Amino acid sequence: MTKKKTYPTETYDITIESINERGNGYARITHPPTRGHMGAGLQVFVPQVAPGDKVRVSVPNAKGRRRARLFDYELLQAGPNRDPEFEFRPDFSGGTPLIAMSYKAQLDYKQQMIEEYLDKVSVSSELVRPIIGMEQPIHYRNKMELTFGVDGSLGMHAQGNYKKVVDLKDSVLATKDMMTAKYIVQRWWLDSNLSAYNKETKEGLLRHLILRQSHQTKELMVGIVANGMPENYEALVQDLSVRLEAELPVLASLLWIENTSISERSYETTTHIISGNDHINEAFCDFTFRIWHDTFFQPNPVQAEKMVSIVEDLIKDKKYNQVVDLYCGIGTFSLPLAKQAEQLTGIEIVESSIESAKRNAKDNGITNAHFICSEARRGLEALKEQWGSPDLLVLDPPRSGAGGKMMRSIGRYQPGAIIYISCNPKELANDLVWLEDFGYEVTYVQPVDQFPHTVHSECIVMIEKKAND
Ligand SMILES: C[S@@+](CC[C@H](N)C(=O)[O-])C[C@H]1O[C@@H](n2cnc3c(N)ncnc32)[C@H](O)[C@@H]1O
Repeated sequence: MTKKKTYPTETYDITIESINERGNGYARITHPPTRGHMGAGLQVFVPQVAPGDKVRVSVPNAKGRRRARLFDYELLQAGPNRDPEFEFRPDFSGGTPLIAMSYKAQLDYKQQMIEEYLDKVSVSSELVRPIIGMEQPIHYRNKMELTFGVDGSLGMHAQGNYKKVVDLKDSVLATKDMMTAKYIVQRWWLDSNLSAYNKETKEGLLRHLILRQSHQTKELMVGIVANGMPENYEALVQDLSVRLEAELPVLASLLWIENTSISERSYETTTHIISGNDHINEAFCDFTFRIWHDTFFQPNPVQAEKMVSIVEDLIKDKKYNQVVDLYCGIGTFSLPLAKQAEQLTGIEIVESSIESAKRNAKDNGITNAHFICSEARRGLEALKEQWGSPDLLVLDPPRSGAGGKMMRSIGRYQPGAIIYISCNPKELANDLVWLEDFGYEVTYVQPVDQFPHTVHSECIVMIEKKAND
């Protein structure tokens, strides 16, 4: 019999100094330990805390280390940045790392992080306007993607552990209808004895549950992503459909999405409509949008409308001949931008998003917008052949940023002005560096909190030609 290893544990009382990029509280132990030999200099990272919280941490085997592994912790005294309503949750999924902080403290944390990243690339904090938060920062997400866990859980991966799925019991992010759908699907799954897909063995059936809900029309999409089709498919999905329809009159699209590839993010899926449409309809700004299960749509429509109106304000008194919307998705920014343009070209890599953008333009009577399905840099290079420098280039890249090659290509293209919409201030800063050599400077930064309770934030950045260039 192997004996379980036990480590000596030291206990320290600490005060959380700050929150790191992953949303964990940071403290450095500055006083002697309660039982012995460690002490000053040891760094600890603690989840679900706010700056100023006093916490007792247990740290195993920390001798000789600079960074402690956290064994256990308890809150001794709440600090001024803690949300007084929040209670510690042992089933924490990691989807909302800032949840213990008051909303004001979350906004301050994001503002400071954005200013620090931009300061590193010489963008003065004086150009950064105060972050725009939400009045009601809960149940704001219009899309949730949950994982079927092999132990019957249906939820998100545990923080730092991609093998473990934490059952989603109560969500501050999902809408109430999404949570109702989650419970119905979970009950149906367990009643039907269907297996969950195991990423390691590549066996098992059910992979993900996609939930999407329109903010304005309330239409709900439920999509089961599976590694194939079960033998008794018809009876199973009929049962699921009856259960969902009995409780959710807003159900507008019920889908079975086959993904038999190894990749979780495969574009080669086959969609079977169980009931309703293959898309839901959203009313957004003055437009209507069709949203399919795999199309990117801004996840927080309340804040996304504010972002569109910020962009509209930046361009409102101008008339542009040619506008490029890079990484255009389904045209969320393209449609309002087209109102100020003679011609607009949207470029996007996902074919279904481009089809959707074309259809959205048509549905909304917009005739001067054209959409190209292409990798962004290739699409831009092809456009250069047709157009001279455009008056305005808007880019809204994924979280990984646009990258140096893309930014240099934009710089060489010499658009009259650039609006960069970013969901990652670190990558934004890395990307902005490249434009300086091409004669551009940042003139305005507006942060928007698109993702309350998470570490993410959005920025709209105006970049113009330097006056002497
Ligand atoms: C942050 S989203 C923005 C979408 C759109 N602007 C909107 O507001 O809905 C980024 C988009 O870039 C697309 N994308 C990702 N990598 C790309 C690439 N290399 N080339 C072109 N588009 C890409 C994604 O499919 C996604 O639609």
